[in-house]
Order: sequence, then structure tokens, then C-alpha cells
Amino acid sequence: MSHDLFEAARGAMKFAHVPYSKFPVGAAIRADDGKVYTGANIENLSFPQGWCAEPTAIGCMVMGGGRKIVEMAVIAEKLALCPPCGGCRQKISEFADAGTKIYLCDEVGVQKTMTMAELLPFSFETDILG
Ligand SMILES: O=c1ccn([C@H]2C[C@H](O)[C@@H](CO)O2)c(=O)[nH]1
Ligand SMILES: [Zn+2]
Repeated sequence: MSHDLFEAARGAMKFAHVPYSKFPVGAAIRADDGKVYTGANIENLSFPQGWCAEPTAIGCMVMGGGRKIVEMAVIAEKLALCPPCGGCRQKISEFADAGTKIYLCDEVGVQKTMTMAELLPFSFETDILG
């Protein structure tokens, strides 16, 4: 992974709106259009209604014209890693392939590299929905 994706995720984390969890997360996607799209987690007073950094980045990618995740970085503060939650794994999977790499970072750098298939094994598949 080139350093720019890590820096983009770290920069995005600064935009996190986390008055409740105080757990800022940043995400950065390198998309098939060559652009980097970023996101942070955004919470609100009705705690379950907040959302993660990953869907913020995915929404930016889709609205910016990107259609595929080439690689993705996720970063959390305080030397904690943020493995994408279950819901995020499904959301990322929609725009990724089995081999797409997801980099789990802390403030220092990439601490763990995982593929989509490792993050979401035996994932939901059907030919009924097309
Ligand atoms: O994959 C994840 C998991 C958690 N969070 C956020 C949600 C919440 O704002 C905070 C604590 O759970 O971390 C993310 O952004 N991404
Ligand atoms: Zn999540």
C-alpha cells in the first residue's frame, strides 16, 4: 500500500463526530477511478443511529463516480485497531473482490493486512436476486 492511503485515512479520522464513544475512526478507499475517497464515523444522540467510517467513505466513492474498491485503509486512534464491524464487512464486500486488501492501521502505520475473504468468509451469496 502506498503511504498516501494511510495518510488519507488518518486525515479523515480528524473529521470524526464522536461525542458519545470518543472513538474516532477514519477510512480511505482507493477506487477503480484512481481517486481516493475518505470517511469518518458520525454519531448522534440516538446512539444506534450513528454510522461507521467505512460507509461514509463508500458513500463518497459512489457519489464521486467510483464503482470498485481497489484497496482500503481503516484507522483508529489510541493505538487501537478497528477491524471493520460485521455490517461494514458486508458493505465493503458489495464493492470489493475476494482478494481486495483492507489495511488495519493505527496512528503509527499499517498493523495488519487482510483480504475481503478473510474478513467475510462464507459470505451471503444467491443467484435469486441477480
Ligand atoms: O467498523 C467500524 C466499527 C466501529 N466504528 C465506529 C462506530 C462508533 O462510532 C465507534 C465505536 O464503536 O466506532 C467504525 O467507524 N467502524
Ligand atoms: Zn462498521
